[in-house]
Amino acid sequence: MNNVIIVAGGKGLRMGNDLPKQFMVVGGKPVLMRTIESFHNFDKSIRIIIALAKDYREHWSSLCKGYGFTVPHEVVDGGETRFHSVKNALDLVGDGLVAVHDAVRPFASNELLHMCFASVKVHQAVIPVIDVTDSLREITDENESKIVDRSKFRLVQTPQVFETKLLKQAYDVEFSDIFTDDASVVEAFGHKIYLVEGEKTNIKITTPFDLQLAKVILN
Ligand SMILES: Nc1ccn([C@@H]2O[C@H](COP(=O)(O)OP(=O)(O)OP(=O)(O)O)[C@@H](O)[C@H]2O)c(=O)n1
Ligand SMILES: C[C@](O)(CO)[C@H](O)COP(=O)(O)O
Repeated sequence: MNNVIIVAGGKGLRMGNDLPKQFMVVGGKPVLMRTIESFHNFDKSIRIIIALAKDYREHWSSLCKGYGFTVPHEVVDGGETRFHSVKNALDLVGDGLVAVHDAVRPFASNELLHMCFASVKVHQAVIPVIDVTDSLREITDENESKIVDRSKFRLVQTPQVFETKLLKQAYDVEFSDIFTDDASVVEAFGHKIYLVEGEKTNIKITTPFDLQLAKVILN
């Protein structure tokens, strides 16, 4: 069975808006609804689990009523960090495959989801990445930096897709600051991460500029 954990428990501090960005409306619909729909359109039987901060459960229910949103999903409490939100949701995930996806990445295409879920059957742990197209420098000291070989780096996206058993084992660990995504947790557990080609349009809506970009992507 396919499962997806959509992490929507953040506060959106970098967006600087009172309402967290996952509830903001882009092209006539809240971002989180777009994200849920992308997985439902990919697989009508996928189990969708949303990690939401307790304070926003009621807000989400009223949004669903207001927009007549009926895609089936379950809600768990968000945690202190993204790692903790995933950990809470994992309790509900059944056997098979599980994707973890940022609520604020509403534009992952059907093709990308197909590729990630197909590759994971072979590689157990799959993430989408894109090339770095600017020059890249490493900050070495205050006012000091040096050029690095950009061909050795990739920008990491979600969905990050795993065999459920592997992800659950990997997440049975204390939180560490190096855990910025699910691949970092699985890698620390000792499993290799397989990379597939991501999409430039699969942006993470993080700042007000990204909201403008989202509107351009929709047009
Ligand atoms: N405690 C947290 C923190 C983040 N997230 C989710 O993880 C995803 C990626 O995080 P990010 O873009 O950093 O979102 P925020 O934490 O909300 O943003 P900021 O860091 O600007 O506050 C988002 O969908 C966010 O809702 C989560 O589920 N639980
Ligand atoms: C998971 C992620 O989107 C992969 O690029 C990213 O690590 C999330 O980082 P954030 O600081 O929590 O937005």
